[in-house]
Amino acid sequence: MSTLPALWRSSHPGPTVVVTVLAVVLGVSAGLDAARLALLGGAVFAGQLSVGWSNDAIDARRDAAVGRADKPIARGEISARAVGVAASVALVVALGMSAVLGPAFLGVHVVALASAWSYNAWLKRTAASALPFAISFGLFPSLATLARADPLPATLWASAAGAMLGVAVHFSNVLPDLDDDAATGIRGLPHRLGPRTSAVVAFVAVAAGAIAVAVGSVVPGSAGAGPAGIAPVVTAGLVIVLAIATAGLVRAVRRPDRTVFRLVMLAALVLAVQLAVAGVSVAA
Ligand SMILES: CC(C)=CCC/C(C)=C/CC/C(C)=C/COP(=O)(O)OP(=O)(O)O
Repeated sequence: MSTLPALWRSSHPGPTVVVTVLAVVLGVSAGLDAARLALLGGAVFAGQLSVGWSNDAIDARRDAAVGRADKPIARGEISARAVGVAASVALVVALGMSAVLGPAFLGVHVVALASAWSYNAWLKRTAASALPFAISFGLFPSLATLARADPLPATLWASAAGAMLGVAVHFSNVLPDLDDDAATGIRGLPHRLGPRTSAVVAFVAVAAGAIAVAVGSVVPGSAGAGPAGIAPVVTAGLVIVLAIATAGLVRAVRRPDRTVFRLVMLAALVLAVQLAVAGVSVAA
């Protein structure tokens, strides 16, 4: 049966898995117990599935028009209707699991998901295309801290880093699709700026996110400051992220493609691991 593999490939599986792992890592950092960690991971995973599936269902006609080989709907492996139904079911599951974690978590996850769905349905075609990424990923660290029994928003530093990462993900993700998007009338902010400028924006954003986390978790007296001993760990993470960003910039100037997107995702993972290993609470 090929429906399930097609459905999985239609969900944007790479970003879905990476964002879920990031949520769980931040949840560990925020001190969640096993039950809350499982609920956080499940809610974020279902939410990401709903965002990925709704994106492909909404884009189905455009993807078919340009013969997107990476899109199961455009390849005729699954119908847009089936993927749309899966998106709705996943959204209901995400909201149900979020409700168990409490009203604050539910409210913030609703805003993050509404922002992501608004990108799929409308904003991706406009100059404000980066805004939903900044909003959803800016709220993302707070999902981990609001899942606690004593819910708290994330620190300003963690939220700023999340927003920067979101912007970086957007600017790198569209790079390989610029020609296809131009053919179907999609003109988001990266399309207006062009591939090289977009790649530069992506890596400047990811580096700024790394610096925000490092400063926020090390500077004495800042809301996210941890014990002095964490400084070397945080600094090492920052150096790794900056090295990945530099490699990405070199690659982007030569050929801004999907490898650039993967390097940004790698940098995002290093940041999250850096937080968890350092034991820095991202709660305000
Ligand atoms: C925390 C949280 C809810 C975060 C999600 C934020 C967000 C805006 C996600 C959108 C992800 C997505 C499906 C991008 C594909 O865009 P595309 O259509 O430009 O690319 P494609 O043509 O390759 O599918």
